[in-house]
Amino acid sequence: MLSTLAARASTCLRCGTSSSAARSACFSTISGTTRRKMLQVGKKLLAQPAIRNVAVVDTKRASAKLGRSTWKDLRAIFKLAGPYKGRIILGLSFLGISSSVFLLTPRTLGKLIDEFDDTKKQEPGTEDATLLMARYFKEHPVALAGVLLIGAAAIAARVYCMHTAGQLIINDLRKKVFASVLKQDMKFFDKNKVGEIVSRLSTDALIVGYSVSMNLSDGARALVTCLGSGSLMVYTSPALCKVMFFVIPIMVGTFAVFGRLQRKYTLEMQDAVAAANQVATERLGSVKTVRMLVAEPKERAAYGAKIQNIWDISKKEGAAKGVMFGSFQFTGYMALSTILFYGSTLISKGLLTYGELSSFCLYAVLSAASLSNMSGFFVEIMKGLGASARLFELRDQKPMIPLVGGIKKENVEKEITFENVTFAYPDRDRLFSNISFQVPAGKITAVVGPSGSGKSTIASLMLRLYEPDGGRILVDGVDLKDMDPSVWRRNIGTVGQEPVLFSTSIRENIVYGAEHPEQVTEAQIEEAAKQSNSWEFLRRFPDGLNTMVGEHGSTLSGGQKQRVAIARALVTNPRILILDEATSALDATSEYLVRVALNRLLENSQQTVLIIAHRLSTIKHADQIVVIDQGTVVERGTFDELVQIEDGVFKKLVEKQTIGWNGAAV
Ligand SMILES: Nc1ncnc2c1ncn2[C@@H]1O[C@H](COP(=O)(O)OP(=O)(O)OP(=O)(O)O)[C@@H](O)[C@H]1O
Repeated sequence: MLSTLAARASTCLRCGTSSSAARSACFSTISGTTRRKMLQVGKKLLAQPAIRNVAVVDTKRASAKLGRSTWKDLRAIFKLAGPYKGRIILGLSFLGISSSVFLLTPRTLGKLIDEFDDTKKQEPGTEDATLLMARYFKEHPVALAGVLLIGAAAIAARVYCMHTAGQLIINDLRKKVFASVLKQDMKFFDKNKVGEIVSRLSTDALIVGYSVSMNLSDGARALVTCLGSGSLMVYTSPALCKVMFFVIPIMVGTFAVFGRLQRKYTLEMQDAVAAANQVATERLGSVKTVRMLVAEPKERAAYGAKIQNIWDISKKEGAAKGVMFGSFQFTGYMALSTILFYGSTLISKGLLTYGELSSFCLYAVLSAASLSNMSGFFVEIMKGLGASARLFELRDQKPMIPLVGGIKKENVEKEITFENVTFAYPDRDRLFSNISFQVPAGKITAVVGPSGSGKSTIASLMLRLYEPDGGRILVDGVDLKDMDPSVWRRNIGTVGQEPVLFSTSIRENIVYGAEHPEQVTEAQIEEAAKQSNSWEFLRRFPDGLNTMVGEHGSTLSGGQKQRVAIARALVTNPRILILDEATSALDATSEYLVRVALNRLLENSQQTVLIIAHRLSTIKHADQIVVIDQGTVVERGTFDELVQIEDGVFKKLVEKQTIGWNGAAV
């Protein structure tokens, strides 16, 4: 019986909530490679040593030890409960009611038993409150049921208050961590695994929330019950308490050893589950590629290996739990047998009544269960600390590039200047050593260069997704670093190499980048769709603009996706356009129509355009072509000027493509 109650205190290690909780609740348009990287959200990330202020969150767990810093963390997790302290205090008040009822009941029942024994009648004048209650209950048994019902209702109210407080804390934590992750720099996403972060958001937030709500209430209940029943045991029979002196150290020792093991395996289990989630998120997110590459068996094996990991830990966890509960059972029954054996001898000597022995046994059961719950409380708090460490790191991470703040510059009047820009991606060699060029306002500038030379990176730098390591990017003489990034980006329409659509309707996708999507008129959407040459195919869809596009726009063709992405970039009539291979997925006719539309747009609105192009035929009419190679600008001029340069990089690129086209034509 003792051990059964002790076992109740076990924790749901899989979902990681507190003991009883576990039982009861058991860019839009970013271009080039950057776009690819972002698209792989749920794909790329991790913790390698930070270089150049790269924010890396160490998502590996280490078991928390109660050191000085842990007390600080402990305060930090209890601070989360601050906004809901009213609810928590109410829950704890209900705990006071239920504990009083259930602590006094065994003693009252003991007295009730003795009331039926005429030889054990208490001397008049020596009655205590419990005896008076026992006598009342003897006459009115329904009243006993009523008192027990009040206790049960108080438990229900406590559980409701603490459960909902826990959920509110979890919601807060998830929202804060998500908001913090969302504003991190691109470098952060280059380094951390999104799938794992999502797992932290779901699992770790749950653990932390419950550790300061349900677990707090369970711990308080255990403490009150342990102290109360311990005192009442001493009060009921000091002689029988001697037995407990042998039992308590054995039980506490068992908890200490196996509780620690349990914590270790729980943390290992959460890591293993996060790793499995990461694989599932990444692979299912790219299921088309998996299918095309016939990689299902490989993926099954990769996921299987992660599940095997979980299984290996689970076996150790199960063994530790088994031995712990076995020990409780043994110790509990030994203690109970000894109490009954020794108690009977005391009864035979007239030193104890049957009622007192019964009360004592009930208090022994209560104190054993509460001891077990208290150990569970510490296990949960340690788990909460372990989980909170990662979440707090994510929550408190400060991005190097803020989302807002700075000079609100909305347009480029004269030019955007790259001035001696140097740049390297984290853990990579320097990509740009000294890039300098101008993008004149209202003109078309094309950036060309061999694959991997950094064309898309120019766009990323212009959008301030990354910051130069050296040199400056100036907009009409104002350093991009001093400008408000959101205001700046909102004025740039970007169409990336791989258009990214969200799994919603075409209409929602088109207005996605607008500051106030609800204010975009039907006429504006239609106009953008026409300009991007999407209108023709959109009209033929039965649901038109309301057609749902599936995950990442999977129900549209590549060219259709590209055109919807162009419509999205045009709908807000941005002052700057970045087109990264924007017409690469269009057939010759569509490409021509888009170009005509874009040219018309340029003539009308004097937009500043940066085209990153591979197909050199598409940039014949650019006002300026910037050729980059080996980390620097090697040539600049118009198409006709550049093809004149003997042995020039541009000329060679054009020649190569001409041969390519000829080859393709053969
Ligand atoms: N997020 C990133 N982290 C690390 N390296 C990156 C990242 N993005 C791009 N790179 C690397 O930087 C280099 C330049 O990439 P970028 O996409 O700018 O080239 P590109 O000229 O646009 O190439 P392509 O014409 O093939 O699209 C490449 O070597 C690429 O591997």
